[in-house]
Amino acid sequence: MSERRGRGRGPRENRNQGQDRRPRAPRVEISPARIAAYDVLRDVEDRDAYANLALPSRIREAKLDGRDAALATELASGTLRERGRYDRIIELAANRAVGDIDTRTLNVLRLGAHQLLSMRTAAHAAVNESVELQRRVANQSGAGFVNGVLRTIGRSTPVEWDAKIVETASSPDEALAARDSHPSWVVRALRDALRAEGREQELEDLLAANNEPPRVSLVVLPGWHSGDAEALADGDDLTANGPSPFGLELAGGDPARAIEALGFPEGVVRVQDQGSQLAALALTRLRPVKEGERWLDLCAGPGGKTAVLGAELSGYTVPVRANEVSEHRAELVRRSVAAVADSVDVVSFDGRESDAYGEADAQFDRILVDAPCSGLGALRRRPEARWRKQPSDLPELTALQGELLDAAVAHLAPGGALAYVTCSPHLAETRVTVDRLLKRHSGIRELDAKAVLQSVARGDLDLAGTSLSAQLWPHRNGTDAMFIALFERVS
Ligand SMILES: C[S@@+](CC[C@H](N)C(=O)[O-])C[C@H]1O[C@@H](n2cnc3c(N)ncnc32)[C@H](O)[C@@H]1O
Repeated sequence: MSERRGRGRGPRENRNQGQDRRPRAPRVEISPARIAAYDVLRDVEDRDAYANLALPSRIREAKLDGRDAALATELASGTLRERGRYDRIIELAANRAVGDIDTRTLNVLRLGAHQLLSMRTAAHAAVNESVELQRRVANQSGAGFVNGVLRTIGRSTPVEWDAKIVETASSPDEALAARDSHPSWVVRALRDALRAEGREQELEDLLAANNEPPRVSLVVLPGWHSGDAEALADGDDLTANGPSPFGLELAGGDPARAIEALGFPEGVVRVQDQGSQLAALALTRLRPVKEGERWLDLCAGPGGKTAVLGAELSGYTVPVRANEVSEHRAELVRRSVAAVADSVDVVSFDGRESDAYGEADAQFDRILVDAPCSGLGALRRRPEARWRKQPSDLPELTALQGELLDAAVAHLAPGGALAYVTCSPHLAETRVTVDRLLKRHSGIRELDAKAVLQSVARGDLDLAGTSLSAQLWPHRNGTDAMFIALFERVS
């Protein structure tokens, strides 16, 4: 069944329409949730929209209630996340490269494939609604093609399709990339990072974890709650799962409602990945705070970690300077800390320039460089992100990371500590950047970030490899793949 054949039939059917007296099949209703999900796929493709912003806006526009909103979310996010796998299955079923399929039709097919392979949608409903969607958003002539491809997909089970993907792949990496829906270069980068820790065998678990939307993690800011946040868990919706002592995990439902129910002042409990919580705590807790210290958060926007730094300093007169190059994101930092930390001064400069530090010779006792990075550690959170990133993004990012670190080191006080954090496990952004930094600056030494993290974490943290830096992983630690390295100025 091919689109070309469908196209060939289309005009003839149209010409005959006036004379055809046979009763027409009743039009299939397309659920508003499916239309909203399709619109999100288009927003992401045509306008480079972020799915997490496009989704709520399309849901509002279509006035979807809770159940339909959840359906639209599952359809759009699941389809975007598994796009690579569905594209390969569509190619096998259509016997045609996806690049040769009209993009609107391709999105209709992707949505249909998701319903057939990953949701419990009845096959006839998935096929019929997809055919109708094709007529509505693309063209009548492709309806037969959509019908044929989706019927072919529905005739084999997901396991059988995965076996076909593997059989027809040109290499084991291509097979993994298509089956687990990641670009091949990302598969290679993740394998390299795991291999560096002696854990290459975890690759498939990692890819699978990247395809699971994470549970929502909350932080109860330190200073507002004594001891482990575990005491606040109800063991039901809210559990003390995860490695951060200030972290709680939400089983489901509306985070805003769960936050309100805890009854803290606004801003004290907020959504934050527990890897991010640990990264901030690694800097604040590597040694006791001394009055008179000065702290700097060099790349602070939107301010999640700044809030943890500020909250850790309640009761001290230690100022935190929070810098963020984008004025808009600096404003988000101001809002993030407004209610919870009065010691934070937010400024907006390029972290490579002396203005970011206040004065050319300003020195800080603790500096957080939570650097701009490829974000390959948060793929489970942003379903479309993996398809947007390119290996060619890396040289510019790694150069910027090195320059920000150089500037930060120049403002590190004697004995001062610096944390380098990325939400990426890519070696070019992690160990390679760290090793080059150490070569350029003989006056700093690397500290044992693994030991610091173990000392602050709730429970035992599984951290692998022999390096002093720590790499967290979604499949192993239940966090984003945050990388944390710690340094101290020795001369
Ligand atoms: C990974 S994010 C920081 C996340 C933040 N620490 C948090 O926990 O919410 C990196 C930030 O660095 C900012 N950035 C990029 N280039 C910068 C530069 N040259 N100087 C300072 N900040 C920069 C980006 O705008 C972005 O907000």
